[in-house]
Amino acid sequence: MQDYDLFVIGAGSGGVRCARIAAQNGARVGIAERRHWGGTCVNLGCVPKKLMVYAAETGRMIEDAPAFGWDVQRPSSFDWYSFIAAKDREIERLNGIYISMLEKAGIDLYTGDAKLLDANTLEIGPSVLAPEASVQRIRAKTIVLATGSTPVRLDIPGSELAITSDEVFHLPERPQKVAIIGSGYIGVEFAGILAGMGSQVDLFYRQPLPLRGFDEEVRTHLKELIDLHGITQHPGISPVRLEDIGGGKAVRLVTDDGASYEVDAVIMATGRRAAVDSLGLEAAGVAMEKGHVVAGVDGKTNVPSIYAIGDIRDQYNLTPTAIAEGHMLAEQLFNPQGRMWSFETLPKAVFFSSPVGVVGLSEEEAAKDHDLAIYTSRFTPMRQTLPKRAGKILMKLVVDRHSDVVLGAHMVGPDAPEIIQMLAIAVTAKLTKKQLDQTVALHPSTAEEFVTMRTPTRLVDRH
Ligand SMILES: Cc1cc2nc3c(=O)[nH]c(=O)nc-3n(C[C@H](O)[C@H](O)[C@H](O)COP(=O)(O)OP(=O)(O)OC[C@H]3O[C@@H](n4cnc5c(N)ncnc54)[C@H](O)[C@@H]3O)c2cc1C
Ligand SMILES: NC(=O)c1ccc[n+]([C@@H]2O[C@H](COP(=O)([O-])OP(=O)(O)OC[C@H]3O[C@@H](n4cnc5c(N)ncnc54)[C@H](O)[C@@H]3O)[C@@H](O)[C@H]2O)c1
Repeated sequence: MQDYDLFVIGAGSGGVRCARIAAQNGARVGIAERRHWGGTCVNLGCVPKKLMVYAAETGRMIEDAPAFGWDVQRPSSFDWYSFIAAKDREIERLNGIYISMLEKAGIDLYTGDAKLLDANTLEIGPSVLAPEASVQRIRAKTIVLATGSTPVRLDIPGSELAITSDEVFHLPERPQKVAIIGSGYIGVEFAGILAGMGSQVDLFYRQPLPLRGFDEEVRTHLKELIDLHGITQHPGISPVRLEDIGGGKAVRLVTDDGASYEVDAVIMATGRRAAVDSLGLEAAGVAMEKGHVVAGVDGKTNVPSIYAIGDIRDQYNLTPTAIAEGHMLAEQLFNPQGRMWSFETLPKAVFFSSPVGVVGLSEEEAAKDHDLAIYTSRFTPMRQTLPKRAGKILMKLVVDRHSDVVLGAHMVGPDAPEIIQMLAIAVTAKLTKKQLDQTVALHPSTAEEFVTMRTPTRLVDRH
């Protein structure tokens, strides 16, 4: 006899969805969480980050207000403490919603640190959220590993003086001067947030352009906009050590070009790794590769009773993909007629002050297999005209020249994530440029430019 049909370790984006769909389909389900219900996205990721983006954006709207006739009190100031308190209240509300949603679905909730003892047995012990919890042993026919990921710090002297995104959300005060290392999603987003709130931000990265892996033209355009947002960029520069110069309140960052910078905080935004420490993977015989659990998008590991979804697989590392994997797995196990997602045309956004939204292939990826027609448009959004705010929008379509199918859509500028989410439907449906052109524009909008780009900017032959 097993205690559960399905037991999920980790109540984040993937785990919660998997547990809920399994329970809805009649399975007896348990779930363990050691730190925060709702996981990274709700507590230390997407949600608090987006609230911070809104806070920074509000500051810019106040600056622009006089240009639209508003008499606002100036100079305005930003109260970090009251914002963080408001953000925390909202997160607490969401934690409650997650707990009640799971309970209403008839799922047993365990607060504590779970570890595998073998392929069907696990133990739940005390954790930060439940320090007094007594150890419980549980058996399950199927176990789902959904423990997510955790920030990685660079291996340099003094790296313990740096903070990561986990700590930024709870800093007692906003750093006046901050150095951010890494220009991936987190580095770029926090550069925008903190600069928008009034901090002096220095952004260090190894490559000539930020956002490695994105379309080159998008990266070039973004680099210009990062400058316009008052952030000092240090491309091609790596940190070599950090020194404490103020009893933990000030840090000196020394870089590989011999320069040094004195700041209130250094944020390492240098990637994340799967959260597998003390999970008992060896005891259960679960295979790992380069620090993450080896599993396909169907969640199957090398152990038939154990599945892995979300960041622990280190493939897509986004909330909607973790949710989709959790949902598909639950249906595959308990209702095989279920819903499928297409991961080929994954929309992505970087919530910088001028946000990036992309779906499908970059020009460089597409040119490996296709002859291309590239359509681009750069223009100043109407909202910026009266306040005379600099910074152009970039919109770009990557089209197969022979089939006319739109392979990729890219945008940098206000509302890019919202616009690209909708265009992702067209790219997923493999619509052609002609079909985009048949769509009547909605005027005046920014998005209309995606259906009014008539002439290719350039033709690119496959490499
Ligand atoms: C700063 C930041 C911003 C982000 N912004 C976005 C965004 O805008 N959009 C987006 O799509 N994605 C974003 N992400 C990524 C997104 O948060 C993750 O991809 C997503 O949360 C992964 O879901 P998951 O279910 O795999 O893991 P998680 O959400 O990390 O959940 C795993 C849970 O497992 C728990 N756990 C771990 N080990 C154990 C154990 N042994 N026992 C019990 N519980 C355990 C953890 O406490 C955690 O709650 C962001 C991430 C960060 C860090
Ligand atoms: N908007 C979103 O959807 C969103 C937001 C935040 C995070 N996320 C997810 O979380 C993941 C983690 O975010 P992240 O920004 O930490 O990772 P990332 O992989 O996007 O960026 C890591 C950065 O660290 C740099 N780096 C790595 N090793 C280094 C070294 N030794 N020296 C100097 N620089 C080094 C990389 O060059 C890169 O700039 C992302 O990949 C993404 O999937 C998504």
